[in-house]
Amino acid sequence: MSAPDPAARVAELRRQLDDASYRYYVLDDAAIPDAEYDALLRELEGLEAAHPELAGADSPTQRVGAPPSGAFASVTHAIPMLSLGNAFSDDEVADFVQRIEQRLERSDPVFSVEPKLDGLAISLRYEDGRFVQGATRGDGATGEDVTANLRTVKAIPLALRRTDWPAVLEVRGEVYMPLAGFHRYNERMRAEGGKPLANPRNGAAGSLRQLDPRITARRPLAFYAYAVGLVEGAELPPTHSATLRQLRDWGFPVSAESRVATGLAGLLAYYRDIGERRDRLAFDIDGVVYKLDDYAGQLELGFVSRAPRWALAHKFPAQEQSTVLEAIEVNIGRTGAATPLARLTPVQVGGVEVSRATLHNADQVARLDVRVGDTVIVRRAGDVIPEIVRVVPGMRAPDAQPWQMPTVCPVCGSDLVREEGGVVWRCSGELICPAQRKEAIEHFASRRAMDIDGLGERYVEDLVDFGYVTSVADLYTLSLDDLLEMKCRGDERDGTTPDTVRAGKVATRWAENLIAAIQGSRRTTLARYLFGLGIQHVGESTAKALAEWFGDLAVIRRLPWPLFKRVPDIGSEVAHSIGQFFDQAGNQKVIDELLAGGVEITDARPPSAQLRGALGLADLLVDLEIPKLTRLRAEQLAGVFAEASALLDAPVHRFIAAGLPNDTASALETWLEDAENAGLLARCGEAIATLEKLIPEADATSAGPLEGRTVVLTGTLAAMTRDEAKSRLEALGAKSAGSVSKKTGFVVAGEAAGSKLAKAEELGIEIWDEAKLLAFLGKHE
Ligand SMILES: NC(=O)c1ccc[n+]([C@@H]2O[C@H](COP(=O)([O-])OP(=O)(O)OC[C@H]3O[C@@H](n4cnc5c(N)ncnc54)[C@H](O)[C@@H]3O)[C@@H](O)[C@H]2O)c1
Ligand SMILES: [Zn+2]
Repeated sequence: MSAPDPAARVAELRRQLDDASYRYYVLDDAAIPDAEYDALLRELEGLEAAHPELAGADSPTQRVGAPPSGAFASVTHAIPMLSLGNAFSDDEVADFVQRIEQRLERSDPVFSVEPKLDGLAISLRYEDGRFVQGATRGDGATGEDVTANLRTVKAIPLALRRTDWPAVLEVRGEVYMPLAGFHRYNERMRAEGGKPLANPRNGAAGSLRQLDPRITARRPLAFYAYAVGLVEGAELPPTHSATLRQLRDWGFPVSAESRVATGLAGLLAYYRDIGERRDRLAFDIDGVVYKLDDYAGQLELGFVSRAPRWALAHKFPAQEQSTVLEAIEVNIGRTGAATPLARLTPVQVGGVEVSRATLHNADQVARLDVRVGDTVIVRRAGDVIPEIVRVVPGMRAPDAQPWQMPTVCPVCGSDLVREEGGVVWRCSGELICPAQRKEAIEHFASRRAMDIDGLGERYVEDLVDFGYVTSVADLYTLSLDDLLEMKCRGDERDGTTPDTVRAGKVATRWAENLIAAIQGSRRTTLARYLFGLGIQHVGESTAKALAEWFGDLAVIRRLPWPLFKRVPDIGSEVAHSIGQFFDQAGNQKVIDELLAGGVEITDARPPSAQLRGALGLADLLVDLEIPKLTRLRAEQLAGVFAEASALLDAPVHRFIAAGLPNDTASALETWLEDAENAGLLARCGEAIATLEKLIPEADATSAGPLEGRTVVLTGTLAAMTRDEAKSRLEALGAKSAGSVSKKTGFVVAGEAAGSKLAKAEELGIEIWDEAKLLAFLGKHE
């Protein structure tokens, strides 16, 4: 094996670094983490030092940033914008201080010390106190003119305060994105399915280099000043720290964390102090900057190729690192939300070992296209959970598969269901899922549900953690002894063991009260009970509506989801989630246990008579969301087929005979061929038959004032939905139809009624406006 060839390695490093710089500075889309870039750069510096013949002016070690992209006009900096030498260890800082002491022949020099915010360096030019031009650093000599974008950053003054400003003033500083704004922006993007920002530095650089200033204006950018460039027509103070105060007086934000520090000890103390507070700062910092404070000393020290000798960036451990994604797991939260979680080969990030990171949601996994085995960049900043920000390109195994959300909850095995129209997946085992247990019990006991006074969050925690309760049903088997024992264990764990007679009495009173509250909750109303079950999307008013329409838990728990849509205010999403809840055997088992435990619903009654008119086949077919089957077609079918089950084995030509166009008929046939659909339709048919038997017969003596009349509703009503009006009219004996014909008894025309109203007028059919409808309904209440 031949020894590694330094010239080849140097060439390879330069290629890699140039490529990375281009992506980082020009595309604002870094491929590798900064820490890796820094390591490569150090390796190159080492090789160039050992082999001076390999060094060259075009090496990345000699250059600042990258040339402008050409998308903006270029700006030549009157005074170049340089980079900073950097240090990763205390020893390197000691060398820096020592070099300065030797060159200046003085000990314990004074430094201005500042946080190093991670954003984008810019230069702002003011003429006669007005902001005239702003530019990026670019390659240090030439930057990009981003004046229009900078004008949208509120922290940048457009005119200077006071009047003692120089005729020309260049201010240098960093545009950055504060963490709060960054997180808010990303949360919104994730909820809307948009593209989140990889990190705040990327957010700042990408936002500022937008071609449309309106986009920049919408991004939460901030600015702080840390230096001056060209100054004409005035003297600056003799030190950097005094200049910062001057800048603040002129109206520029200057970091409140800036200090003055003396000698090596002062620098390191400052570094430690901010380092400890790094996670709590409102912005990302990647280190601190030490600058010799007096300008005379700065001038004497001068520059090396790309950085001043009088300044140093002392870096903190990097907040982004690359590692391998070993697996994607799914975490179920307290409310049942499923979050994909990355298991990683452990890696140090920001000084902490990280082996897990969030992937937020299934959409995010798809957007990043992260796959098991990929090399990924993980980011940990502040007290936020570490997250995967991107996949490192070009390192994927050829057989890596795209990831998919599992179909069942990894904790309880219930179905995982996607919220309609949302990015969230949930476990539908609300009552049995151990992950959701505490939330379920707290909700069940809450005041507007079963109202168990005294069962607060803390006791729910203890009951579950110590194993006294695994589901809401277990509450009804708790004994006084159980509660006393639990309280003892809780006190012991908290280190408070007041073993006195008085404490014993207090505990006994507490336990007795809680038992009494649990007993008292046994008799409840159906609405409270349904609300207490904690079905996703079922709030108090939906629970009330369900109770009012269906009357009895025994009925509700057996209904297939489409029938829940018969309740006027329940839409598809809610109907689905109620159906999914009752489809889980585990949830049903807990309901059985509650009944066995003596929970009694005091207001059970037959289904509402309003339901009678709402159980037609046409409505059901519409609710089933069968492709191509419009309401009109559904009504045609319902006119021929008496009930749902008759559709099940009907050959397609019978659908055509019923008046369906060929494509609709075959879409229906295809839908019915799916066993799950056929099963659902059959269940719906049976449920309708059962409901019809349960609904009390209308009083035989009064056959309903609208008996024998057909009504067509059209347009929009103000006081109620059309569905609601329809079911109320049907409760009074009317039959409803979807289109106007000679057989129509009367038409209810709301706001913006169209062709149906015209047809009714043409046929001379009786027309009711909303006022007449309301008057009629009022009279027959
Ligand atoms: N990931 C990648 O692919 C990639 C590629 C290129 C560069 N980088 C990263 O970019 C950085 C190198 O860029 P650099 O040459 O600008 O060096 P630098 O960012 O380490 O230091 C110089 C910059 O610090 C900033 N700064 C912040 N606070 C300051 C203060 N108080 N006083 C003075 N300056 C302050 C200024 O923008 C200045 O231009 C490294 O962190 C490197 O990892 C990453
Ligand atoms: Zn679950």
